[in-house]
Amino acid sequence: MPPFPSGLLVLTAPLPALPRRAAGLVAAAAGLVAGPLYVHLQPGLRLSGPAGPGPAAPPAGPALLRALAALYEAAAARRGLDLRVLLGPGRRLARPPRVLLAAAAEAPGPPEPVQLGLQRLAAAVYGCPPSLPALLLGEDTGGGDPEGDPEQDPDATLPEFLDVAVGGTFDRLHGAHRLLLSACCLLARRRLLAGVADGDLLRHKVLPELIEPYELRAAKLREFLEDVKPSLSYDIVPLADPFGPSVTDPDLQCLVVSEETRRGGETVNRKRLENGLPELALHEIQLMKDPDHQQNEEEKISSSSLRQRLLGTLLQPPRQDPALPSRPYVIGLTGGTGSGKTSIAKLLGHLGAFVIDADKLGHAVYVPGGPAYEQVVAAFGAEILNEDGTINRKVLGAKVFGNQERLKSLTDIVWPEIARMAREQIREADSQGKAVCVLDAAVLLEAGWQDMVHEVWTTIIPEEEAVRRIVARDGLSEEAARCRLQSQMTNRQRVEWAQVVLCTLWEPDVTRQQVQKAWDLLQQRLRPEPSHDPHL
Ligand SMILES: CC(=O)SCCNC(=O)CCNC(=O)[C@H](O)C(C)(C)COP(=O)(O)OP(=O)(O)OC[C@H]1O[C@@H](n2cnc3c(N)ncnc32)[C@H](O)[C@@H]1OP(=O)(O)O
Repeated sequence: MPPFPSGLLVLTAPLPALPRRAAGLVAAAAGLVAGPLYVHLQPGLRLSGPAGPGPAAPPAGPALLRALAALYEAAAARRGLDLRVLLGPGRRLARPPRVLLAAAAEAPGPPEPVQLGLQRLAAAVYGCPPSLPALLLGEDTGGGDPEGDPEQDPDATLPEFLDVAVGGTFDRLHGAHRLLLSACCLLARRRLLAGVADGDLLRHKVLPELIEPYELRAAKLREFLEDVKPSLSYDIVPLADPFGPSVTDPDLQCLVVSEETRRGGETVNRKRLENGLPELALHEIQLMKDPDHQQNEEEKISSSSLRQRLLGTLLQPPRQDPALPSRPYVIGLTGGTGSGKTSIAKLLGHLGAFVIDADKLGHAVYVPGGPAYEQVVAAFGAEILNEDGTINRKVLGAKVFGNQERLKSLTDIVWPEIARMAREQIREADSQGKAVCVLDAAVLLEAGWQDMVHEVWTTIIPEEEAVRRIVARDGLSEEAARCRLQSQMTNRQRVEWAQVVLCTLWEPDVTRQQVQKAWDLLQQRLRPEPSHDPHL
């Protein structure tokens, strides 16, 4: 873990050299700062020089945009380091820096005057306490042209507008968002209107259940923007349709788009004309490539890929319940019907887990002579019986799925019995020396069995895909399949409880990789902490 929670890096070299140096600088800073890492750009400033007004902030031109793109891309390659390049003027930052950094290559000579200069600047511009530690970074400078792109016009500047608009989902604010928002800050002189997709607009996104709640996305967006350019006023509004106030706000002058959203921008302009409003200037920003993109992920940096990478990882700390025996470690695997839970349970079994199938235990409790047989027949009548006296599960299923009251009478009878059998099986896993036991139970959360397990893992799948699978697999009608789904919790409700989320929407190999990742991370969690006793 890097030693400092937050830091301020001051860079003073000419901007055209920054793209070549960004990766080395960000890598060196990321070793010291967990994030946020603020960057103050002031080309031409001599940190070791006398105090007093230094050179002005860099002009809002192509050289600055290229430098920003390189810095944010470098941060994306550092697993999403929270980088915030400050576009001034300064003020107290949301997460005050705990360390000050400068590039050793930009400050030759003895370090002390540079360190003093750093402390002076941080105190004067950002109100930092004067005694913050100040360090000089060594950097791997890489190859390339130190003067940058010769085609670049050093005097070009971006246009300026009073009020600018931008829209997006802004989930897990990544490098491409930061670049887009920085461009907005450079273009706007008075106000930025940021529309944040919400509600129905999220329904067709990849893994919508893992999208951060609107309030969190809006709060992170505001914090980033107010840090980066505190002089602007920010309107952050939820978008219930793709256009929001961009088609009705008379003060707007410019809409910032990417290649992907340019056509949406053109539609905004058509709607504005229909509404008797002037068209907006469309300012297009290049999409940023994702240095880490993998099979089944988009090439550009995208929130969807970031969400896919969360699959299999620990999303919230496991429950600590002293009443639960520590061995075996029990994973409650749940997931809606048709979500691929069974295939994941099998993969976990191959990896060494002891798997308990609660559906099978459920069937065992009402075989004739089983602990729930008499009660179930008494509750649902002889019409659920086959000729040989066994319970016809299809008939019983048709009675209970889609009817909450009847389903509850059934589960009130069978869940306590299934739970008892599951506990027996967990003890059996322990006696076999199994370290991990997977309790595969479709309605684990509905049954309140969280207290039987150390972690909840859930499989999720979009409803339409679940319906397709159930119809193909079980020969049910689409309506009956939907009835089953409606008897269960939603994906989002399951995700709220889950330590780990898995999704079987893609190729089987992708599922296998997710499960392997989840298993490997679990093994790390289960490994005993190294002892700090120096004698051991
Ligand atoms: C806490 C638990 O998860 S215990 C395991 C789940 N079992 C129960 O809740 C017991 C009540 N259910 C039953 O007895 C049976 O499911 C019946 C009789 C209603 C239907 O039996 P069958 O037609 O053989 O269907 P089966 O048991 O395979 O279940 C069909 C699907 O409905 C799901 N399901 C089972 N019980 C329930 C329930 N109480 N609520 C919602 N969905 C359920 C199953 O998980 C299965 O989904 P899958 O696609 O993940 O395999």
